[in-house]
Amino acid sequence: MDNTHRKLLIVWHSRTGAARQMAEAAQRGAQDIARELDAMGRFEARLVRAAQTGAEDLLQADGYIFCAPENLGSLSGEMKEFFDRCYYGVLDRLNGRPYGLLVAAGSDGQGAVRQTQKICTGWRLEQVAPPRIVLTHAQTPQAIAAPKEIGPEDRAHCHELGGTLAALLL
Ligand SMILES: Cc1cc2nc3c(=O)[nH]c(=O)nc-3n(C[C@H](O)[C@H](O)[C@H](O)COP(=O)(O)O)c2cc1C
Repeated sequence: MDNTHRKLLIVWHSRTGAARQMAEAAQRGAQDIARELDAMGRFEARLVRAAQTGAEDLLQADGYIFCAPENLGSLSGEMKEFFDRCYYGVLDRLNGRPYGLLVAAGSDGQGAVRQTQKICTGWRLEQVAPPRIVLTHAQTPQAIAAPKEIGPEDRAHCHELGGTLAALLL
C-alpha cells in the first residue's frame, strides 16, 4: 500500500478489567504487526475509552475495534451510549471501513455481539474477523463485582485480532 498514515481506533469500556485487558492486547497485537512490517512510523493504534470517544475520532480513523462487556443481555451502558451519541453524526461517512469486535461476558455474550453487529451494519462497516467473546465465568454477584484477569489464550486471540486489523490497514 502507499505511505499514508493509518489509524486503528480501539474503543473500549470495562467495569472490572476484562474488556480493558482485551483492548490492550489488541493494541499490542496491532503494534507488533506494524513493527514487523516496519511501519511504526506510519501507523497508530489508539486506545480510547468509550465515554471519551466522539464522532471526530471515528471519522479520523481507518479501522476500528470495539471492545466491551455484555450487561443484561446487551452492550454495557457506556458503550451503547457511545454508539447512540455518535451514530447519526457519522452515518454514511464510514462506509466500507474494516472493524473487529471483542466482548467480555460472564457466560454468554451473544446479545452484545448481535447488537454491535447491527449497529456496524448500519454504519456499513466491514467485519473482517469473527467476533471474539471472552468468558470470565462470573455468575454470582461477588464474582461479577470482582476484578478480572483474562487468561493467556484469550489474550492471544485479542492480540491476533489487533494484528489482523493492522495488517489490513497497512
Ligand atoms: C449489571 C451486569 C449485567 C451482566 N449481564 C451479563 C449478561 O447478560 N451476560 C453475560 O454473559 N454476562 C453478564 N455480566 C457479566 C459481565 O459481562 C462480566 O463480569 C464481564 O467480565 C464484565 O467485563 P469487564 O470485566 O470488562 O467489566 C453482567 C455483569 C453486570 C455487572
